[in-house]
Amino acid sequence: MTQGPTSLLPVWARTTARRPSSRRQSLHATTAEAMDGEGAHHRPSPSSSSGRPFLSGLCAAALRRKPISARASAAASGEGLVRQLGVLELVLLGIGASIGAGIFVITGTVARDAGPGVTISFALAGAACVLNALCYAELASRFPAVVGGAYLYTYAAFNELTAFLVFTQLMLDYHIGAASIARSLASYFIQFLELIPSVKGNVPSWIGHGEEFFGGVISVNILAPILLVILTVILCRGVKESSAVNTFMTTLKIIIVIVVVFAGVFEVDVSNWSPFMPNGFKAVVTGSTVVFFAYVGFDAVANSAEEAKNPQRDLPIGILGSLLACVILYVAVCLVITGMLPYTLLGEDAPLAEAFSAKGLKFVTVLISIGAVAGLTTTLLVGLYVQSRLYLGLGRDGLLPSIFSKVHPTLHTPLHSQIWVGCVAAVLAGLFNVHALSHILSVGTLTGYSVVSACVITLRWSDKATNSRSLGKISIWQEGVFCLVIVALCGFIAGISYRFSYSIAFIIIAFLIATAGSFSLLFRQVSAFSFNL
Ligand SMILES: NC(=[NH2+])NCCC[C@H](N)C(=O)O
Repeated sequence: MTQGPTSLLPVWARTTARRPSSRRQSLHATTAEAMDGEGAHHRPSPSSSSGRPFLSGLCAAALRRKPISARASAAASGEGLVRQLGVLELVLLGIGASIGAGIFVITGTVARDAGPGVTISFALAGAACVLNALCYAELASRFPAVVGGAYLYTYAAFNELTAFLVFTQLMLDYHIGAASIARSLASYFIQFLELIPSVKGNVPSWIGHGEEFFGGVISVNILAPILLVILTVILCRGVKESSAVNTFMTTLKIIIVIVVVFAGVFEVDVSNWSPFMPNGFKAVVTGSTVVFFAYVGFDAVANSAEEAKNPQRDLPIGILGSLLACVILYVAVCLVITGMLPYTLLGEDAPLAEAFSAKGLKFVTVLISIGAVAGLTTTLLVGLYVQSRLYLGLGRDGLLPSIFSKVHPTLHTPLHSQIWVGCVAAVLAGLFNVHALSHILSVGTLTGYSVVSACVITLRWSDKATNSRSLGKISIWQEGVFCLVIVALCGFIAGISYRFSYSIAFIIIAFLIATAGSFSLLFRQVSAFSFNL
């Protein structure tokens, strides 16, 4: 694939005058049939670009949308990746990305405040994620055959600039996440090693726990990069190989969680569940914003669009199936753990393990440690996989150097992208203590999830409103965004008012305005639809 030199420039520095990549050309060839409604307004016109002032050319480049039709997507699928993942592998991919340290740690942190109500926190966060998963499922079956996930959907629904910003947010999340998880994994391995009496206390800290230099700015750790190299090699060898490792590890951790639940059921004392919400519903709702982290990961499935055997059917099943499995497992674990011990006695760092050792069930404690290691390994493995596919998507679109768009002819993996993401994570994990940064992890994911939900509305809107006229001076597209921003703001104000116990009137007003905003969105869509008929 050849690419014009301008493709190396950042998105804001390119104008419509650049030479398109071959993929762009093929996409543009299908433009007439695929470009929908408002998209036509953003399409750069080659003839007008030459005389166009620099600034408007720049804006046009940033505001163009990617035209994708089912046919264009299908045509693009033969470019190197191979379709090897069945529905079970996709569900396990989603579960592998989701069940990590969250369930083993966050449960205790939240339960200390929300009490047994942490179960409701998990159910609430799960319900919110189901709505998101439905959005991902709809888009995954709409664009079933091209890699890119949230980035691709944003590019198709909004524009290049927004898509690029979503990509940067996701990358911040994934790069820091990979380094942070690799360091936790390294610490776990050293803890396991130190179970051997002769090894205990003799492992230098630069091997696994991290040796600090320059006042803690640098923290050297050798094992984390080694683990990352091993996982990168597995990922480079092929999607079948990496999926096999993920399937094995994920099945292991699911079995462990089920064993933990069954072992704990016999230790439950129902009196520990009363009161169920000792600090009220507010603590439960606040807790649900924290436990949201434990569900993050189901979206990984959307990134295997080009490697799924039957993407249109299997991707939605993979996304929703993995999320529902997590909801069931998490709620069961919460019920059991809060029934085993009074919530005030649950540990913050390793609540599950501590609850079982308090009951004298040492073997379950060991199982939990194995489950945690398997969990961290699969979240890391799938995270690296997703990153490489995102880089591949941007490389193909010319938003990143074309080297990222290359797929190895025999291994059928995006080798350069995969090695790059492995190297970035290895350098971060080997030299810095990124745990402090890991608190911002959910930001990238939340951005991705919010934008994907907005994509669903925008795309449905432009499907049906192609011929309808806009109100006044603003375009239909702007009307939609305006309504969405109003609804989001009202949700935010209602949340803040509830959290800080402001007058109930604020919540009611915010709710009414949000309802009006949602209805006007719906009304415009329905009326546009009947108009078109
Ligand atoms: N993209 C991410 N931030 N992934 C982190 C996944 C965390 C995972 N749900 C856990 O509980 O450990």
